[in-house]
Amino acid sequence: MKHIVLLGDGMSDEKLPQLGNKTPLQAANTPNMDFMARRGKLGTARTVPPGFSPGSDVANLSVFGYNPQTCYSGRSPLEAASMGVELAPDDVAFRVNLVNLSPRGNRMIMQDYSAGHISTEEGGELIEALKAETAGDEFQFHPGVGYRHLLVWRGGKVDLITVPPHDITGKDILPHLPQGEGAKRLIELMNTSQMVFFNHPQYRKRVDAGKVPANSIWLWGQGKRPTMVPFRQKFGLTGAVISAVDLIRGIGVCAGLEIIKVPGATGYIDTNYRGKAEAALDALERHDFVYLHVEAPDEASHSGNLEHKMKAIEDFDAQIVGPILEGVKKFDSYRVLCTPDHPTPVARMTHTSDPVPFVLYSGENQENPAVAGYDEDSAKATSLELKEGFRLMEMLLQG
Ligand SMILES: O=C(O)[C@@H](CO)OP(=O)(O)O
Repeated sequence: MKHIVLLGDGMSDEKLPQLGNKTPLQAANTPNMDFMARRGKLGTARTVPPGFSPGSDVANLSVFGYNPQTCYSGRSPLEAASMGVELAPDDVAFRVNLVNLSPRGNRMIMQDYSAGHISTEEGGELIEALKAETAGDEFQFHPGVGYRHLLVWRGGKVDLITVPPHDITGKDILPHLPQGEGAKRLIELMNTSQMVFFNHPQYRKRVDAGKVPANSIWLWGQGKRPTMVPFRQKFGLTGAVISAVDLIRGIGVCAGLEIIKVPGATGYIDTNYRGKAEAALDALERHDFVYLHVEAPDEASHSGNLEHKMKAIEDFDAQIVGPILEGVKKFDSYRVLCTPDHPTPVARMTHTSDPVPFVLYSGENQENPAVAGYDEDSAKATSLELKEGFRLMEMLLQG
């Protein structure tokens, strides 16, 4: 039996007047996910337990079959695991976003949480410049993917209140700066980054090219190293993870799964969808479980770009779901689970904790014509509701 999760990050949404009061999933052309919905098991799952903020870290841990209430220790330690950065027991990892802040009157606004979706190469340049300016044992910066990077605070403070920058787009940053013991040190680092970045040649180059420059770092997602039972010990299967982003790869590393890096996988709307699907089918030749994650719908939603979100959903359906449904037919038996991790309503430009629509398809032929397709309403209309989202994995593995 082969099992595969097809995860469209942030894919579910809310009804929009500009879509005739339909959700993007309802309005998008998704023949493959609709095919699954009319034949397979359709339902909803609460991937974000009560009391947790709806981050992709918590939500994807649930879909991987891990209860966040027992294993979650912060987002950035998971990303550090993907980057091969060892954390000592008292080290604290922070996510470092390269962002664009803009002055408005006497306030400073979070203009762009991704600094114009800065490239990995350009992002790395700035992190290297910041490392040179802050060299020392206490704070260590590590380059990551795109705007997503890492700070390790050796022996640092973890009980701080920090805010994801994609939650405050267009807002005054002052009320959302880090708070708590150690916050002053973090704000000093952010101020240092502003000086380093403004004087870096890349700043002028990006401005002259009409691109959004990175003019600050933003620190959040802190935590200490996690302890996770290996997937094989927990579920008895080996497996592989395919994703462009360190968060998902890091969950895979902590779960003892093979990490497959696909050339051209960008974590954005221009990713190499086909390459990821082909890599997943290849991985299923040597593993019984594959987790294929696509970031694009979430990024489009955070940017408030409905056109990009619709395209990301349709590309996910045509270039991931379709080829996978075709490719798994070569195996004697299979189960395909298609789901978001959390909703990212494009009108809100950030995540919600609402349950997500999932569909589990195992090659059934019987069609249920009453099901309109794969969407939030159709999923809610079934009696299948998983209040503990981490139970989805049991359903995938046991049918
Ligand atoms: O990587 C990130 O910073 C966030 C926002 O884009 O992604 P996700 O919402 O999937 O955690």
